[in-house]
Amino acid sequence: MRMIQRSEKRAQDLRNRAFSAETVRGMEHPLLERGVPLMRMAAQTTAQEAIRLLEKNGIHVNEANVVLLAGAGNNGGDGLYAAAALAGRGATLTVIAVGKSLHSSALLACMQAGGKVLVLDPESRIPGTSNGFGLGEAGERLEAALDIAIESDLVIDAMTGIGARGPLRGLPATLAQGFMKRAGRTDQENDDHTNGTVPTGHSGAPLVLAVDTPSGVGVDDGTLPGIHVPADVTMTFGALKPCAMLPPASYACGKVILVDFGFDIDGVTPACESIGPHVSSAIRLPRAKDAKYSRGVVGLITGSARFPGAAVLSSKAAARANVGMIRYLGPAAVAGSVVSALPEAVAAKGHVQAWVVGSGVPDAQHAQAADEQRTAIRSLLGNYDLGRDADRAMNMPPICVDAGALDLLPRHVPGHVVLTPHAGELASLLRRLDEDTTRETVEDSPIDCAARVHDLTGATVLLKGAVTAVLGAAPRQTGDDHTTTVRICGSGPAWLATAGSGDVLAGIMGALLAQQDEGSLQHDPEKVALTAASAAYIHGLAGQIASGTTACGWQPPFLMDPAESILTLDDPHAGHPIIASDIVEAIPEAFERAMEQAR
Ligand SMILES: NC(=O)C1=CN([C@@H]2O[C@H](COP(=O)(O)OP(=O)(O)OC[C@H]3O[C@@H](n4cnc5c(N)ncnc54)[C@H](OP(=O)(O)O)[C@@H]3O)[C@@H](O)[C@H]2O)[C@H](O)CC1
Ligand SMILES: [K+]
Repeated sequence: MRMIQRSEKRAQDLRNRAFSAETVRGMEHPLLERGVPLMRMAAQTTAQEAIRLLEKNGIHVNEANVVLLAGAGNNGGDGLYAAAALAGRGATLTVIAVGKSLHSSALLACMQAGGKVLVLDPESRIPGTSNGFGLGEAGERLEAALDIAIESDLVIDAMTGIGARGPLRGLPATLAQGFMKRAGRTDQENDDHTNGTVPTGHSGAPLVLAVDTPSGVGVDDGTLPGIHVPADVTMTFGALKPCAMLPPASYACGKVILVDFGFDIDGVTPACESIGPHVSSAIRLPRAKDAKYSRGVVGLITGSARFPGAAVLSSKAAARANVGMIRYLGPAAVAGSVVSALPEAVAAKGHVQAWVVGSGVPDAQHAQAADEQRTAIRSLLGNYDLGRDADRAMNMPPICVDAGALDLLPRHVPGHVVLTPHAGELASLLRRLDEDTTRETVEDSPIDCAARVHDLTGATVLLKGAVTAVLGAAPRQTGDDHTTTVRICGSGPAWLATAGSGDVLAGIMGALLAQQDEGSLQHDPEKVALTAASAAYIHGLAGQIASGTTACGWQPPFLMDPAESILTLDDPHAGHPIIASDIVEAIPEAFERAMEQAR
């Protein structure tokens, strides 16, 4: 099999961009026309990974019980050829056919290698298998299939790939439901172990290897529209699909291995992209003639008598994040805490290049009638109201609107207003915009909900989560649907979920916004989105450094060539607990690493 010639840039693009199923088909097409054996390449690499995964769990392939869940499409074909290769290496193989047919030559390969086939659909027509059984027997077959699957060492999920339409239905859905129940696997389990830290061999249940995509996920939108089969490892082919990048589907993919088929991805618009490779472009290196003002000044209206710590954390984080100065504006007692924790802070009004408002400030529900901080923020945010004075709004410095300030946002604002809600806050925002939304809706469809807030308000929306999504202005994709390229950042480890962590992010955000050339963000909302996502990335990286782990919400996939032999994939260190102040301490090193990654 041929080796792929791959530049650094290509590797980076492949690992950090995901393409819609339709775009992937478009990229497959010329290779298939040239007779490149894509299915064999997919199968061979899948078999290799299956062997590695089994061995990592102490099972040699020739003593392994392998079950293939095979659909009627080409995804099933990939799985059948891979399973045939495993049977050829001595594995005991059962193919469970969930559709009315199976890829015929791949099935033949499986049978010749000694695989048994268990057909579930009474209406199926599959050569070499018994057809024409009744509904009663179909029920028995389903039970038998579940027994075999649950007792196996490895389940290869090849029911559906990029040909999946809507929630899993019919026999694939019933089988997935039964399997998940018997395996005692919950969505929560995969949520708990995002793709940097997937456990294998959990609680005696079989390992699950997904072919191209886990069956049941929303391939293009990253949702989980119904029952699905979470995987320990997903082998994906040619290019990443959005489900391998966007939450919550990305959590169901486990560790992702991308097989480079040699697609021509140059100039092809991705559906979503990870910010990782672009972070250094948001960092302004100090210049010889710089003074503190030219490096950027951040103004903060954060913290409150109730949460003075938020003022300290956001100020310290901003001060550590490569700016010349920070100005803290808030109640005298809180300003006193800030200056004693950070003598570098200036507690006086003056010119700023970016604002941070709202962290640690009570929202409307929790505030006293005349809250000093809310009054100041309301008056500042009024300047960003496009409905009041568009020129003025366009000329205001960029601003990060966090936590308690979110409910003070004017209805229409420019893109250099960056919102940093978590799921609950985004749901409240949507309700304020007259959309009937709950926190659960946001967790189920984070990208859609964040896009909705962006569309309704014009603000750049950074929705915080294990995988943070940024929805802002971006080059519109071709086609009629006008979807926006979604930027994601998954650099944060789970340890980052700790009190004050959001205040630190807001501080970094203010600093990154402030260090861009003055006036450059107001007319370049795409740059705002890149800058906002970069702040989340640096925050996550600081969390990794502080907690001593590289396990995080989203890792770029491992790249594998079709001609390559088995990879060694090391699991990351688990790391250790941290407090928000530890994240602040690690910010400078995070900047250094982000710049090194760009070299
Ligand atoms: N093109 C190539 O040569 C390569 C493709 N590769 C692999 O192929 C799949 C895509 O294959 P495709 O046949 O287009 O589609 P799938 O196999 O993914 O899915 C079609 C089958 O799935 C059933 N289906 C669809 N939606 C559902 C659903 N919601 N619930 C249950 N079943 C569903 C569908 O059944 P119908 O009744 O709708 O006909 C089909 O049976 C790709 O993902 C790769 O794995 C390789 O990359 C090699 C090159
Ligand atoms: K699959």
